[in-house]
Amino acid sequence: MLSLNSVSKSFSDRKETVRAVQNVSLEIERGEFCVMLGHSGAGKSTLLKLISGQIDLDEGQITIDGQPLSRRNRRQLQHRIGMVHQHFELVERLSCLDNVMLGCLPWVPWRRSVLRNWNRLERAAACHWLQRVGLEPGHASRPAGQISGGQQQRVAIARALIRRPSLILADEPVASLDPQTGRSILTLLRDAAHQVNIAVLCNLHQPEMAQEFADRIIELSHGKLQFDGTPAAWSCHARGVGGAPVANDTISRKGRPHFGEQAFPPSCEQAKR
Ligand SMILES: Nc1ncnc2c1ncn2[C@@H]1O[C@H](COP(=O)(O)OP(=O)(O)OP(=O)(O)O)[C@@H](O)[C@H]1O
Repeated sequence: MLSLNSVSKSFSDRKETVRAVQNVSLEIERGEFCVMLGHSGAGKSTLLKLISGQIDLDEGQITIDGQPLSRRNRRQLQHRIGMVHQHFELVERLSCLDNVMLGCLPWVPWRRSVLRNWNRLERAAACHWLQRVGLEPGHASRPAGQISGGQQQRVAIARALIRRPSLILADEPVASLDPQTGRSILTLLRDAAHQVNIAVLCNLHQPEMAQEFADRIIELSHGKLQFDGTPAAWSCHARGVGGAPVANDTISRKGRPHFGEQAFPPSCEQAKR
């Protein structure tokens, strides 16, 4: 689903060149909850920005759903990606439902989106995803700025899910939350991977949470891929047991429950047709 082939990115100013991402290759499949660890400055956010097309790579290739990411198709491929941020990035004065609908902007005519004139199917889809991320129906009409941080992150995840993305990129989604709320958010993201069959790539600073929730851990160090494997193998790697880092030691997804796509209401894109 997502494929990175020898991806590199440097930042230069007059004084120095920072090699933020160096020769990174990996593949992530739908249904996989993949956590990226690494020290501060390891290149995690840069890698997410490269995948989401926010910045251009220097070398290598990124492929999403079999299509190489380029300047020409960047906008189209971005529509297949849902973003989840550390600080939620909601419009606080708008209702939770309107915030979820912002995930559909590429498919809603400009005039209707300015007036927030959503049709019945769009409202139904937004309410469905709000409910799916664990929010009560009463939250739909509440301004996003008036709910808790954990609830805001749930709205942000609903906004990502309503796009029916192939991939969710989450940049430190629990960094602003207490550990218990953080765990509930990681549970949601893992469920999105497993139950809605989305590839999720999530930056974290908490190795213990990565071990608890991830199907697979990727570790970057100084821009390079340092480790790629199961949480159990990462634990040995982190303790210096078991020798060399494991590469491509992904676990089988066979036997994991997958709910059929038809179990969910149509996306806004489908609703428009
Ligand atoms: N726009 C930029 N211009 C110059 N240097 C940058 C830019 N963005 C990132 N860098 C540098 O690239 C390196 C990787 O940064 P990045 O933000 O990807 O790290 P990170 O692993 O996400 O760190 P953190 O966990 O602290 O967010 C750092 O040395 C950073 O200073």
